[in-house]
This record gives sequence, C-alpha cells and structure tokens, in this order.
Amino acid sequence: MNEIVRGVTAADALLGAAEFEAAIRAVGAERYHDKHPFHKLLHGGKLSKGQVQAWALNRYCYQSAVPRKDAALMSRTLDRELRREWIHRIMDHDGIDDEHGGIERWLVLTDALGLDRDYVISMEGALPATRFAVEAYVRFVVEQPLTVAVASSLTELFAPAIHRERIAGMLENYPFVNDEVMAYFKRRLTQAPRDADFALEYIKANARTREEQEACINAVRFKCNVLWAQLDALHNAYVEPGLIPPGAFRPNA
Ligand SMILES: O=C(O)c1cc(C(=O)O)c2c(n1)C(=O)C(=O)c1cc(C(=O)O)[nH]c1-2
Repeated sequence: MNEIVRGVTAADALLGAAEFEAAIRAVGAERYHDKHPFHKLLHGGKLSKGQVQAWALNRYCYQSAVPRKDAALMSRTLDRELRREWIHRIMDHDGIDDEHGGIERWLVLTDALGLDRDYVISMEGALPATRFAVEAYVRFVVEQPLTVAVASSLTELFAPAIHRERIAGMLENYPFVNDEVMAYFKRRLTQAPRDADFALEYIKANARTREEQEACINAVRFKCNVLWAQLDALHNAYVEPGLIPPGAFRPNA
C-alpha cells in the first residue's frame, strides 16, 4: 500500500503549521537513526578500530551523494530565491575557494583512521546496501515533487543531537579519535540547524494541501529508512552475523 495516500484525500483538512511540524518531529522521534543499535555501539566505544573504519568508509558514500542530490534539487526549480539559498549546501560539502568543505573534513576523518584516501573515494569497499540506499535518496530528490524533495532533507532537524552525542562519545571512548577527526561534526552543529530551519519554513509555505503535507511527512519517513538501512547493512556485515559481502572492506583489527 502506498503510504503517501493512506486514506488521505485533497478534501482532508490542512494541518496547521504547528501540527504539521509536530507530525514531522514525531517521525524523527519514532524512527531517526539515533535509535539504531549500531550507533549505540559506535558512540559507546564498543567497536573496534576496524569496525569504525567500516562505518567511516561507508558513510563517505552518503557524504559524496549529498551535494549531488542538492544539485539535482536546484536543477529542478525555477525559483531563483530557492536556488540562492540551496547553493550554500553544495558549497558546505564540496567547499569553495579556501574553504575545503565537509567532504574534505570527512576525508581527514578517514585519514586519521588509517584508511587510504583513494580507496575511500573509489567507494569500492562500500557495502552494496549502502550504495543502493544512498542512490535511492538521490533518485527521490530527482523524481518527487519539489516540496517533497525539500522535505526529505528534514532529518537534519534531528542531526545536531546525534552529532553532539557522537562527538562526546567518540572523543571519550576511542584513542584514535581527536578534535581534528571530529571537526566534520562540529561544523555541522551550526550548518544543519540553518538548513533545517529554512527547509521547514519552505514546506510550511509550499505544501498547500493535506495530501502534499502527508507526502512531506512521508518523505521524512523515507529518509529515515535511507539512514536506517545503511546502519542495518553495517551491523549485518561488521557486527553480527558478520556477513561481509564479496569485495567489501575487510577490517584487520
Ligand atoms: O551524522 C548524522 O547522523 C547525519 C544525519 C544526516 C541526516 O539526518 O540526513 C545528515 C548528516 N549527518 C550530515 O552530516 C549532513 O551533512 C546531511 C545533509 C543531509 C541532507 O539530507 O541534506 N542530511 C545530513
């Protein structure tokens, strides 16, 4: 059954702005990936260095897809104001001029974990499910109505809390993690709220029917699934039962 429709029709009453926002936040409270067991292990210092390496190199796929999906979103809108706002997301990740950007900060993290940059960037060692999940996000943004595509970024509403938990937990628990390694997440603490606030206001103004609102709420569910599926894949391959697919990264430690 298509969750987007789920009994809602254009005739249903529009949610008020506060109710709409609350429905989106409820999705995060129920299904954001801060609740995933793999994150509990990662932040609690329960993983080996090799397992942390696996997380970092898989997560690189997500990092590298984010500016691609943002470029896809920009290519779809005739609204110059939206493009002027959205373009900074691409610059945040890819960098501009002397600012190296988030992807470079991610590679500083993978360097510090002892991973070869070319290997990380090639994504050859990434899990198949990671690649599929990440590309599903890019396709979603290409194919869904623009407002729904904007809504899919709204998991960022919930990101600062998990980033704070990760910074504190990883610094405390792993000898191979220092401030430089965590710089990516520190920067996101200011970038993510700005992005999320804009996206939230945008969908409040632009989802004009109940059906559109439900599609936005569902976009956040979809995105939680994109994030959750990546952690399921990591857990399955590197925690238990330890089924590492052929060709995927094999930790030494
Ligand atoms: O570490 C995390 O848990 C996490 C989650 C998310 C998210 O919720 O999608 C993003 C990020 N980090 C992040 O660093 C980031 O740049 C980012 C961009 C986006 C997006 O959808 O546009 N999500 C996220």
